[in-house]
Amino acid sequence: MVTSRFTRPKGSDGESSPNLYVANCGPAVGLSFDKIESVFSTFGNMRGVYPADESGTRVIVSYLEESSAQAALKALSGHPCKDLGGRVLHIRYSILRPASQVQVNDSVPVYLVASDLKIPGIYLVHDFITSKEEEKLLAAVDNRPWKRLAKRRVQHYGYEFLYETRNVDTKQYLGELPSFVLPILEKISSFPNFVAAGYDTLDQLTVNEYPHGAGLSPHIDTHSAFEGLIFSLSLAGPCIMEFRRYSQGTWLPPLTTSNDVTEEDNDHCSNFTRRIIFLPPRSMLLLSGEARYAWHHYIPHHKVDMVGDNIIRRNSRRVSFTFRKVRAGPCCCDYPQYCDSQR
Ligand SMILES: O=C(O)CCC(=O)C(=O)O
Ligand SMILES: [Fe+2]
Repeated sequence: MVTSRFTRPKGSDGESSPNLYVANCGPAVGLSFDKIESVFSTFGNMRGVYPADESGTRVIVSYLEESSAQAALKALSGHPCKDLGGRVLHIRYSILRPASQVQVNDSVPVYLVASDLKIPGIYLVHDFITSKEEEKLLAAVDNRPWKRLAKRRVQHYGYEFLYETRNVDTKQYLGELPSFVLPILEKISSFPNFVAAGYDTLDQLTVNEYPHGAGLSPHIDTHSAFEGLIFSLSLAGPCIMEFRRYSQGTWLPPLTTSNDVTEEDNDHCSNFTRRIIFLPPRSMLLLSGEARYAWHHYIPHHKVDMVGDNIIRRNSRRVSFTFRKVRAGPCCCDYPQYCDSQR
């Protein structure tokens, strides 16, 4: 992912510079870098336009001359810009960070195929369902009540999932999974790597609805809560999912976050291996074995994702159906450092 060497100035004015930090502008609000460059280049010769961060709504406009930046700031900041869709741009001078402060984290490729991740136990099936089936599933959950969390909405079936303890309330059986997911369960039972041995039916479903750009904190689904296979169906919009293997065992954000990610909370522990996959709508992800027990999964809080050279804009929402089986006894997995049953 992109980490710019230019930052937002801390003070109210910022010192004059040939580089501008422009907010409310970028591919996530429908303005391509070419379009932005065509407008800003009327004020002088440009070095280029770059993403300021991963939001897709903030860019750095870099000129050869300071005077060009001054002219552009004066003309374009704070009022609607008719050549840029009437948007009101918020522009300040930008400063160049010393190279030593630039995070070198933009070299992780985003894979389309699970086997490229080289994480044992991850499988991704594209087009697991048809667009018609997707529409039906979305209509079905939109007819049911949502529970609002800080940054997304959820529905639970089978058993309630408690975000405070990251576990299920096994005493509160909510009944069988709803009939609208039966065709999905049917297909899952013929999943290429569905190992039936000792594994009955999936009995817990969490439906997550992420609004545009929302993500999910890095986490491992609690070992003691769920068995070893986790199926997650993506609907309505794409996202990327990052997998992290922390060298010091588990790392968890504070328990009150409902797994709602904040930009600050995800880099406290920098000692981890990262792999990233693109999840298109209608794809089914299976986490099993090492992938399920030892790797954190994480959906970054982005409005756009860079997939190779392509800028993929997140949709107005993404809805996922996560199917799991509630565990009856303690977990005896081979990864005790990540296992709440074995700590
Ligand atoms: O939205 C997703 O695909 C993943 C959801 C998830 O990880 C969870 O509910 O534990
Ligand atoms: Fe999860």
